[in-house]
Amino acid sequence: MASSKIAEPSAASPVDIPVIDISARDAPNQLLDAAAKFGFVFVENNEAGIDARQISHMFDLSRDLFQSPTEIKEACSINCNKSGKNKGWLSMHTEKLDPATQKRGDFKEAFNIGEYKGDAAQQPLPDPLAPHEKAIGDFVSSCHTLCNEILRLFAVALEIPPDWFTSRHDRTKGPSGSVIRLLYYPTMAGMEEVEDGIDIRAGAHSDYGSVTLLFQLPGQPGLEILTPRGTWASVPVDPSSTQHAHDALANSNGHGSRTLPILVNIGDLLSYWTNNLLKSTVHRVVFPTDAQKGGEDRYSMAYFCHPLDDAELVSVPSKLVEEYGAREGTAVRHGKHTLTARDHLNERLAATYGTKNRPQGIEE
Ligand SMILES: O=C(O)CCC(=O)C(=O)O
Ligand SMILES: [Fe+2]
Repeated sequence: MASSKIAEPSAASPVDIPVIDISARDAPNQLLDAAAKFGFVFVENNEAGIDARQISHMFDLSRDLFQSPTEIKEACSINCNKSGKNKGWLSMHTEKLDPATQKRGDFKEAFNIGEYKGDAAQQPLPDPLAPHEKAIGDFVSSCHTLCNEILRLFAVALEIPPDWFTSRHDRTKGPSGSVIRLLYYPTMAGMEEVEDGIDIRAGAHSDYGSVTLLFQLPGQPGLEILTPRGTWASVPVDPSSTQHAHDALANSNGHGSRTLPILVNIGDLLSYWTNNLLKSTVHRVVFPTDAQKGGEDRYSMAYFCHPLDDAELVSVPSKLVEEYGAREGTAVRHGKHTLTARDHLNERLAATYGTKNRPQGIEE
């Protein structure tokens, strides 16, 4: 991953990320173009997407969870043995997404829910979530189905068998590191002093898996991407508004009930699989200027879709990928030992949680 300087509070100008209807005939090429140029794309949330009521319900659960007393969340901490690896609650500053640059950990709380078996989570869920275990599982399934459709369209665009990626993301065939993550970035009102230009809500990073779905709420901006020129550009919550987030708030009831498009980004594995033709773009979450004076909480949710643990990380058999790798010098050179998705995820998690130096290898 390209590390980067922690930046000043956001004065970044918005980036024009394309909005695509994945049920359109030309969707494969449009997706490929956006992924190759930005690494990010908005997907219209129409009948090919995810029920807006499911999304809204998940945000309600997230709010209930993060507003619960600490003891309730602590009982399902990521550090407790019952939760299992990379699952459970992360308290403020637990994660440091850009360890090379950050002094303090991210100014956020998170709750990671890993794969289900049937309708059952494989980890303890705290009180606000436990009665909704099945609904959460259904939401995860909807997310996974959408990711698989996006992966199928990428395969079509890359002229490989349409199931090349999806067969490696088939949840009936084995476990994977896929996770739904609820995120909460509290307002700065009443919080300890934030050091301007040093502290950050989520440090610069690229995602580890194949694709990520990101759900945001109107009026709660903060996401930025690193452009090829090395500058930061803000990602709107609602791409239909020319001025981002605050306009979006005016157009909605502020409760996420308008069906916003879903933000999709490419993770390191899909980038690696495609010789970097698909970009795993570095991004971060900053304090909006007004959050530093109090501002708003930000809630978001990310579904990190990962290949099956045993999937081997070899380049996809696509002429387009091969030619791109040869032209750009990005072709993956394989050593004696082919990495699996499991090896890669374990290395990345060890780096993020500070138990190991950043791994060499699959970095941009
Ligand atoms: O909260 C967000 O908008 C982004 C979160 C993110 O990038 C991540 O958790 O990987
Ligand atoms: Fe991310």
